[in-house]
Amino acid sequence: MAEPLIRFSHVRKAFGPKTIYRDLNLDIFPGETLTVMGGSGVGKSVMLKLLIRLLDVDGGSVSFHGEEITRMSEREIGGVRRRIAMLFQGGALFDSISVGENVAYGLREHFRDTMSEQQIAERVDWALSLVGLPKIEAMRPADLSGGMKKRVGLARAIAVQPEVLLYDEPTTGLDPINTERINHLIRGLKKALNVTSIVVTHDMKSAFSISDRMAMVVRGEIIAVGTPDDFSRSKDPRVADFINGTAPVTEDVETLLRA
Ligand SMILES: Nc1ncnc2c1ncn2[C@@H]1O[C@H](COP(=O)(O)OP(=O)(O)OP(=O)(O)O)[C@@H](O)[C@H]1O
Repeated sequence: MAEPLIRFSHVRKAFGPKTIYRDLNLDIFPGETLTVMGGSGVGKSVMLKLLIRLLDVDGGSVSFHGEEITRMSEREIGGVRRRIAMLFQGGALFDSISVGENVAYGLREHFRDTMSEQQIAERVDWALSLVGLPKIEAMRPADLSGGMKKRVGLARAIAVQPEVLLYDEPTTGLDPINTERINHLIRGLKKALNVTSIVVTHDMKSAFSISDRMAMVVRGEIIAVGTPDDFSRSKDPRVADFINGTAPVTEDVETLLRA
């Protein structure tokens, strides 16, 4: 098997008395789409944030291309954030600037000295076309539907041509048609850009339609990693309950309080 592109190894993370990860171990390989699943509040978004150092680990190691992220300087982590782009929940667009400026945002942040205005405009056009929204640069985020906002957020993430895309709940709040549109885009971008993706989602249908592999987080650890087929055949009741959407009868009070 190829070397992992990203490796979480024995990661620990707590907020005050609340332990989120006691021993997180996960490898992500180049070019794959890996979906992270788990109940509300288990720490799926925290995992993405640890990777780009929006949060710091308490212990353990996080590496990208074999380089230790937890010990990088601010300048080095800036370089990683250019190569690992995050699509935040809801698209997280700035309402006060145009769609075009929103998509150009990361380009201005990371390539200010190397890209001309013309190149930036061309890249914005390229990214908006890839998400199926060409020529809407002049529109305002307030004029877009929820599905369009997510796609513009995705255009902003891909504009920097990252190696890795992190999707935080990309289909939450969307109707079935827009959900399928986003799933289709995630699959298409993987093919078109050969990008590695980590997707956090509650949406099982989405997870099964986009994933090469899936990982499930329960109480501070990954309890299962495998292909969608492995997951659908899993005998682990925690996995089966989750993917079938049935209330876990084994769930204890601690888990309920954490939700
Ligand atoms: N910066 C922070 N400070 C304190 N607590 C935090 C912080 N970020 C996250 N948490 C807590 O960590 C836990 C995990 O949060 P996270 O957002 O990763 O959950 P999640 O698994 O993505 O859940 P959901 O599916 O509901 O979005 C939550 O209880 C949250 O309140």
